Amino acid sequence: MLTIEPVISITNLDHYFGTGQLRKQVLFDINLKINAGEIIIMTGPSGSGKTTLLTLCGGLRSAQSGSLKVLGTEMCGASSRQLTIERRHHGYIFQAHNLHESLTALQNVKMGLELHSEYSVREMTDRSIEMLELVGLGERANYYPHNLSGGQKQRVAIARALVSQPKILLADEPTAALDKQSGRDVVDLMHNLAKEQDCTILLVTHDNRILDVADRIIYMEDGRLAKAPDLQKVS
Ligand SMILES: Nc1ncnc2c1ncn2[C@@H]1O[C@H](COP(=O)(O)OP(=O)(O)OP(=O)(O)O)[C@@H](O)[C@H]1O
Repeated sequence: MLTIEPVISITNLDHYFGTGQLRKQVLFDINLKINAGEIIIMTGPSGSGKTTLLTLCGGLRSAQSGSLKVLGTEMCGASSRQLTIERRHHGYIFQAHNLHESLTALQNVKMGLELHSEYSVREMTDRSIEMLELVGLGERANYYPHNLSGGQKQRVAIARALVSQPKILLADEPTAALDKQSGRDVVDLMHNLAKEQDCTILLVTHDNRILDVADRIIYMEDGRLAKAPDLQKVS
């Protein structure tokens, strides 16, 4: 029988910041499996370790203890070269859109393909325009970020994150800087595009208004996965 490997598989993961007397444990015995195409929302109090877990899954820092397999690759003890290679399979969206102010929307989206040498310059442009059309900004391809609203900038960031059709999309507070409607639009867009591309989403948020897009909600408290009885869908 064919067994499908989880996209992210975490076993007994601990994490520490600092060294010597300042060493502090921030993640405790995390065990979690995330399957292809799942939309996972991670929520919980400030300082509970959500961003730390997200950045470990994304290869933005190296995992130290336990096992963290992402797309079949063990990230625990991985070299920085390996992490760089792994990061090419991921899209990232942060609270601040992190667009380059000196580049147009189209040029910003193209940056999402720069590490993918399989595309010609022409293909990069065509795919980026297509992606901007999908996020409803085809008409604004040549606008600079300062001429776009907060929601539009975040939509450009989504286009940039998904243009390379990553297997995993990691999002840290993507709606925090947006008003209610723009936040909703951005999350719906991420949800629809990721489902079309069969992309797995791991999203950290404090925004209770967007919890309904999740297939599964993970609640963190004091560096551990915990049950949250007041949330509708608890893993
Ligand atoms: N680079 C770092 N060096 C030392 N300690 C850190 C570092 N990053 C985070 N921490 C600590 O690790 C713990 C978890 O932080 P983390 O940012 O993962 O929590 P969080 O749940 O994402 O919080 P928030 O919701 O406020 O973003 C906190 O106690 C934080 O102070």
